[in-house]
Amino acid sequence: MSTTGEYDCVVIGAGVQGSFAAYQLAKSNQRTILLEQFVLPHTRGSSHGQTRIIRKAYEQDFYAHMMEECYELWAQLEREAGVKLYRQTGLLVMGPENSQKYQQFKSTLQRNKVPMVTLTRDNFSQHIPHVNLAEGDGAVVDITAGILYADRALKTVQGQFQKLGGIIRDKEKVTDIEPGPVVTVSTTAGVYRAKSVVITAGPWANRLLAHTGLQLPLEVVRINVCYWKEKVPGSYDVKQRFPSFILTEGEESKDDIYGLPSNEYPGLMKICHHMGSETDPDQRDKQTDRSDIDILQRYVARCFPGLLPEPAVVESCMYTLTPDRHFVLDCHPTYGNIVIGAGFSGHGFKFGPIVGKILCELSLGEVPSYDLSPFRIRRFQAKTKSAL
Ligand SMILES: Cc1cc2nc3c(=O)[nH]c(=O)nc-3n(C[C@H](O)[C@H](O)[C@H](O)COP(=O)(O)OP(=O)(O)OC[C@H]3O[C@@H](n4cnc5c(N)ncnc54)[C@H](O)[C@@H]3O)c2cc1C
Ligand SMILES: O=C(O)[C@@H]1CCCC=N1
Repeated sequence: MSTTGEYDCVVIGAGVQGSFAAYQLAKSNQRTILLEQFVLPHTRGSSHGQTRIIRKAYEQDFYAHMMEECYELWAQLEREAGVKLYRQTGLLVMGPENSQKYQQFKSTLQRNKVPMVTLTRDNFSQHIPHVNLAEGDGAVVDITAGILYADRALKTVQGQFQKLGGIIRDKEKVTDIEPGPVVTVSTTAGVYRAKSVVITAGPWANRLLAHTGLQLPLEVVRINVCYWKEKVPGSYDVKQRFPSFILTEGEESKDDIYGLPSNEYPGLMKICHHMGSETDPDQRDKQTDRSDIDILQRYVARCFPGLLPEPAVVESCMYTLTPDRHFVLDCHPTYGNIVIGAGFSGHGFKFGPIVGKILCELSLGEVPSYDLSPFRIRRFQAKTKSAL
């Protein structure tokens, strides 16, 4: 059966960003439909899994600044829906004391007056047992950081959107977008017309953007999500107040390694490498490169003596990377009523509520609440190709 409809806005992609954009649009009294290619919930994009880190510890002030409001929006959603989405764990940031990156994390926390504790080599193991701090590394804790219950958050925001009258159509893949003052969106099940369209298609962003004559410099990589077994159950448990962590640079890799305390799978701690191997999003499971796992095994053996250095569980997820690792939050350069949220580069979940708000503002033609210059498409210049 074919469906047609007229809406104020069509949002394409029901990951964390599209779901929050749709929710914000419905809150602004916009007749909104959210289209998703797979049956919800699914594990084939970037927003699945039980947990994500939330933090203000960043190298850049603009992220720390956005997170101020974002924490409030998460708490607002928790109150509205009566569910718990955030748990404070603190975030331990470790890295070479003299490196620019580690110092930037530290100074962003200080400048933004984020409650923090600096650990010395002498008191480190008293506060953080069962972790070896590498020679020359510094350690600082962002006290306000924690974990978000990701799957639950997605279900909650989609539920709140529906309560506001929003419509979700899953198992409905968008096959064409015809730009114009009224945009026509065709799917495997019907045709929709709307004053504006928000594209939040995660790893499939460029597939959708091709219909609008635009290609962004995005790279999709598969991440092996590794869980490591505690030798003594409870050693790294969230209930023992073990923190989440980021290592900004280590002996094993120039890219971050990060971890979350044992929580979703009892006795298993999640530790991942913040980089993976390129993949086609429709062929994710054909990408079998394990070099990230090799890096992690060496790291776990060196720094987490209480974990078995062989992952007990490996799941899959994808990052959509921009060259500078900053998001794309902008209107289409030719069609102002097509709004794009893309390239969340493996750190976008925590920003969901604020990304949703910004995409809603762009879609309504309002002045965005934040300076979007780090996120504008024009920063790519020569790298942005016309697909026409
Ligand atoms: C292993 C891992 C760990 C991470 N850790 C953190 C963390 O600790 N903290 C943090 O803040 N962030 C983290 N991230 C990043 C964060 O999860 C992502 O930035 C975020 O989920 C991206 O959401 P999205 O909505 O852009 O993409 P997605 O979740 O992929 O959503 C896009 C949706 O669009 C749909 N779609 C695509 N094409 C079509 C079409 N043609 N028609 C209809 N629907 C379509 C897809 O099916 C998909 O559901 C992590 C990511 C991974 C993979
Ligand atoms: O966004 C996050 O907090 C995590 C941890 C650091 C690397 C990427 N994702």
